[in-house]
Amino acid sequence: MQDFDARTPTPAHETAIDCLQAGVEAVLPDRVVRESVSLDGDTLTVADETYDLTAYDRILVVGGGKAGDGVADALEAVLGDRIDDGVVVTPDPTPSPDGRIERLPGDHPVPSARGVESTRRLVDLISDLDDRTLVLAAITGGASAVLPSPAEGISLAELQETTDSLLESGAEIHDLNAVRKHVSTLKGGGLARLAAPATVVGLVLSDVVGNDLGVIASGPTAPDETTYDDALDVLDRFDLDVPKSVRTRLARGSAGDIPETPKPGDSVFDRVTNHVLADTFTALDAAREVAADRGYDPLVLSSRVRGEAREAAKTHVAVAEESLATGNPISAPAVVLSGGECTVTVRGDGDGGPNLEFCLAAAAELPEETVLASIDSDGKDGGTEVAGAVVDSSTVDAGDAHDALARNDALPVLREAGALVESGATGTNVNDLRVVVVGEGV
Ligand SMILES: O=C(O)C(=O)CO
Repeated sequence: MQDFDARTPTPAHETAIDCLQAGVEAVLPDRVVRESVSLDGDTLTVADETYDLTAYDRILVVGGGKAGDGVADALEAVLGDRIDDGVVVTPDPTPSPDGRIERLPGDHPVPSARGVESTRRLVDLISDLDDRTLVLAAITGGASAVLPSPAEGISLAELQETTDSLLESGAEIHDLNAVRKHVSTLKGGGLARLAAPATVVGLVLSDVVGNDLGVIASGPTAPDETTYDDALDVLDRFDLDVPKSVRTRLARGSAGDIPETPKPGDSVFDRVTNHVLADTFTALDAAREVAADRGYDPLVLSSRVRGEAREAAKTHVAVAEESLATGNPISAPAVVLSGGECTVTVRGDGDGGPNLEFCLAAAAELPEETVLASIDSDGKDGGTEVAGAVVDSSTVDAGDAHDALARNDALPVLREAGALVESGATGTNVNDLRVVVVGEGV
């Protein structure tokens, strides 16, 4: 992973960036997998579970998402020639060092034709397996788009249009994926259903607040708690205009004309285990250590912050103000950390993402002696090519900030201010990470 490139004019800016860097490094898939997966003779250990490899004739590695490549690299390093075959689909596939796991391209945030083609190869590999096959499945954020497998009767163009509408609606990921799971064959337990009766072990990097296995990557290896009715409800609640084929499929599913996704207790999950190997808290914990090493009192506010980005920003400003005024919930000098997934309801046609909007909204109100940084751990905020920004009370004029927010155009203002944090794709994906450095020494 490249280092974060950002302007760090004061030690507080530097602390903010170092906390973020450490947070992302702690959730790089190579590190996470090597810490949780090991092989001793014929015994494979994944987290606290062991698998006797003599029970299997074949070991396959499949899956994808933004951290898919790193998981595949690490599995090749741990398992070597015990892996028989594999297909992993990621946005920027790198050739496999030893060619055991095929790396194929897919796209994010909107699914692409090449992603559909790559996913077809994965589906072919896991169709028709027997109970002497072990499937290791890399389940990482972004796979809902990267690994597209449109359901019968839905074209790629219709899936793309539906994805666009969902992304612009401001809907949270649970709602978004309730729809995606019902217009796809691989999501909502579909991978587990296809692979049965093989044993499936999900290696999960969570980018979903609360680690709901049915939501991360739209839950290819997890029971689906949502229904066609829930998906229709999302379309209604967000007043979404989706292609007729999508609405027809959901209505037919709701009427019982199309089978539901597999639910909890379904026998397709009898041989499925999912392990969450890392999440946002893993990253915050590493960031907390850096803050403490630098002499700050660190506080993890929450790894589950969500809601409209500009509103969540005000809450973080309020926490900084309280810390400076009364020493609550922590006395300055302090580092307040949070994570989660904020959303943006798009009303303008500017450039930005949740973290950039978060930073811009915060910058307009931050007290002096406070530095705030917010990034998407995958290195690309929303549809932009930048991770996020680092701001203080002098970064922008409040009026300019409000104008830009009204157009959803945070990126140019923050670029002009020299406030961007850039890293390129980090090769991992948990949630958004935020650092507020408050008080003395800033
Ligand atoms: O659904 C996805 O792909 C997400 O990014 C959430 O895991």
